[in-house]
Amino acid sequence: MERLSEGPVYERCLAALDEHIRRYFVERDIQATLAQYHDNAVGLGTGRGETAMDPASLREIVRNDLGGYTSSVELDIKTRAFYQVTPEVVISQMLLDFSITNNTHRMTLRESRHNLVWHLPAEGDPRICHVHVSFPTDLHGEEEPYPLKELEEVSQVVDELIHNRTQSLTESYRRLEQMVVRDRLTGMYNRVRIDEVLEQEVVRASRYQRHFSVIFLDLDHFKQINDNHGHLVGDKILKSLAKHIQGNIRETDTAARWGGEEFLIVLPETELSEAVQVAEKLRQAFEVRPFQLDGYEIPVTLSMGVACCQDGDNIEAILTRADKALYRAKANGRNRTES
Ligand SMILES: Nc1nc2c(ncn2[C@@H]2O[C@H](COP(=O)(O)OP(=O)(O)OP(=O)(O)O)[C@@H](O)[C@H]2O)c(=O)[nH]1
Repeated sequence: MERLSEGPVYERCLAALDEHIRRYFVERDIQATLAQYHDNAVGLGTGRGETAMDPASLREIVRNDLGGYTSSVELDIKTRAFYQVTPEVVISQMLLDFSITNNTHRMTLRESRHNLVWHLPAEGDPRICHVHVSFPTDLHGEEEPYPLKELEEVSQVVDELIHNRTQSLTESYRRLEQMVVRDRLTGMYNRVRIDEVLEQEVVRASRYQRHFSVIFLDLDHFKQINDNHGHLVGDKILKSLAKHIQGNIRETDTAARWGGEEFLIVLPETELSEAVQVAEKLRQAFEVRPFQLDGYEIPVTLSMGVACCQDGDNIEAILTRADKALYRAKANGRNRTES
């Protein structure tokens, strides 16, 4: 048996083997692959103990193999050799690694041996008359020419890991967001978030000539409440006020703790008169609902300053007007709304 490394027979067999690789591993074309087989081709696959002692069985194995995994198989051919047995018979030997993939994962099987016995007719292309394939597939179950089940299981594990990781990242992001944009005591937005909302509204107002309003809202005589009942009671009142505000504004409105006992509400698409109504509703509802503490009531009232954006307003201008209105509400006796 002579090893071939050049010459017309070598070239002919090399071309035939390349064609076989293309049809079988790349295109996974059953008919085109079978067309390369000699009518009497038989074979065996040692990896799975498969034998095809008659041509029909070999063709059946090829059909199952190509039909079972229809995507291209990626090959890394390590060695390739041709041996001439007789003038009409050549054996090709290949040692290769091949990889299969599904949507999420890739698996490589190493050291698969493919030996083919080729018949070289006087005319026409070489035909395969004997196949000896050693797939490393006996590890992967009797019925599987490729380790699809194992790949599927690995993919599921990876999917689960990704899912869990995404969930924990989402949770971390949520906690981080809480820390950055929320006030710790009341859970309301803080200045960071309300500043963003104000910026958006100012841009929208100037671009689309839309109006929005703001309400500054401040607890009256809160220092006294703290002094008389303690800081913890003060905290509870702030929390209850936060709840009161959140429960009485629209979903499209944004409320935030501006600082201390002062809150800011931004009301998109709202004219001054409408914003004053909202402020009054909040103020009156709070006034008639004194804070309950251990069986007795602490009357708590609110002062409000309302302003509506005007042409050319920037954030500072509108907040200054609302703040001045709030100052007037305090100066005019508290528990009232000014605009
Ligand atoms: N309990 C509690 N008190 C706070 C908090 N933040 C600010 N305060 C208190 O709120 C009080 C605000 O006092 P002032 O600015 O004098 O206002 P005020 O007593 O409400 O008086 P007017 O606004 O003029 O009606 C201070 O005593 C602060 O210590 C807080 O998170 N918790």
